[in-house]
Amino acid sequence: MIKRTIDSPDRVSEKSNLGSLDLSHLSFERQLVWQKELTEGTLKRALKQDVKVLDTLTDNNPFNYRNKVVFHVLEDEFLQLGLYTTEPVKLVKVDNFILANKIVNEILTKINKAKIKVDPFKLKHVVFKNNSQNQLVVTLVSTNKNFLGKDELISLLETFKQVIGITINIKPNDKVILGHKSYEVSGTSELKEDELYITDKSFLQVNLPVMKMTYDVISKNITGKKIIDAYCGVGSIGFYLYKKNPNLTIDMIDNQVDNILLANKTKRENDYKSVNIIKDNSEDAVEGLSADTLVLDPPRQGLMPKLVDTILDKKFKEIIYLSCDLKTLTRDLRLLTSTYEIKTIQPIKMFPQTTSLETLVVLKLK
Ligand SMILES: C[S@@+](CC[C@H](N)C(=O)[O-])C[C@H]1O[C@@H](n2cnc3c(N)ncnc32)[C@H](O)[C@@H]1O
Repeated sequence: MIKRTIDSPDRVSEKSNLGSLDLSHLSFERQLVWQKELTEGTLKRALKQDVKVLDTLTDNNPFNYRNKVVFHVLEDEFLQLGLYTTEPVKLVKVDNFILANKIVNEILTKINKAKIKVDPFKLKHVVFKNNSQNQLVVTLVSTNKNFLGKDELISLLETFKQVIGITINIKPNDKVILGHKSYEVSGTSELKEDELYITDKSFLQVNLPVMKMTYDVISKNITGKKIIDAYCGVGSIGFYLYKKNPNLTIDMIDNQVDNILLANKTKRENDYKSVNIIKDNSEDAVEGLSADTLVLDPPRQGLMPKLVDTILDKKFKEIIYLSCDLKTLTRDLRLLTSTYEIKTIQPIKMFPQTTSLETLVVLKLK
């Protein structure tokens, strides 16, 4: 058993037992250094070459940055929302979550006090999503469209002017948080972030200021005119690049129909003529496209072997790879560096107080 005897000068508190705050005992300055050193050490070892890693990109805002929070319903007669601890894994009530938006915390406190009778085997989660203007869409995730406490909870949420919409999402099984089916029960199910449309099911980075800083770095590193934005989601990277430079031609690819519909809506409304939106797997679509710059933002699993082969074959002028998983990024870089050389490695503090890592790598054709 390991016992703590002397505290590190970088320790700022006891370690939180909430799984979502697993680095909050470390000072924020040290969290930035930790991320840089971990990225550098991991890539150096795996790639067997000296890699230069930039200082971690940050907006210096360590709290209340999340624009999406999923709270879970405790097994209780009255509605109580909380989060999971680690060791032991346990669901505990939370009235103020230090990473959530301030309005979300106000609503959370009110819900937990309201004594709304609920069936915790039907209503499982309450998801809050907000945009930069502090408008919120709240999603009630339930095994059934109807559940005890539904009307009372909706009425409570409607008292907050910031809540512009409420949806009910049907949870099909315990393996996923959200299912495919959502119903609008109040206001709108669509939230707008700048020109982008998002719904309860779409992906958007959870830290909007740092997301925009990251996209500025991507934009500055692009030298080509013809771009592929693979794994585009609702188009957050592609549209951002296009707005910065309307001379670009961009092919965006995502395999989720909902994302494609929302991306098309943004394209139509803004008349983004030179943006082409493709619903397909990136590993299939990239084969048939040509571009100077390939932007990649895959899910945790990283790139499929077929896409790696295509990238090696196609010899793009440059690749910009945004990753949320250092392990799969490392695996993919080991393969890509046979043909491409690493220009910059930029760690990004997208998730302060946590050990989750976001990394941006710029590669050039050798
Ligand atoms: C990490 S998200 C990035 C989304 C977007 N770039 C953003 O930042 O908002 C990954 C996206 O890849 C999509 N996706 C997952 N597997 C895919 C595949 N094989 N081909 C194309 N898109 C895929 C998901 O639907 C999701 O929108």
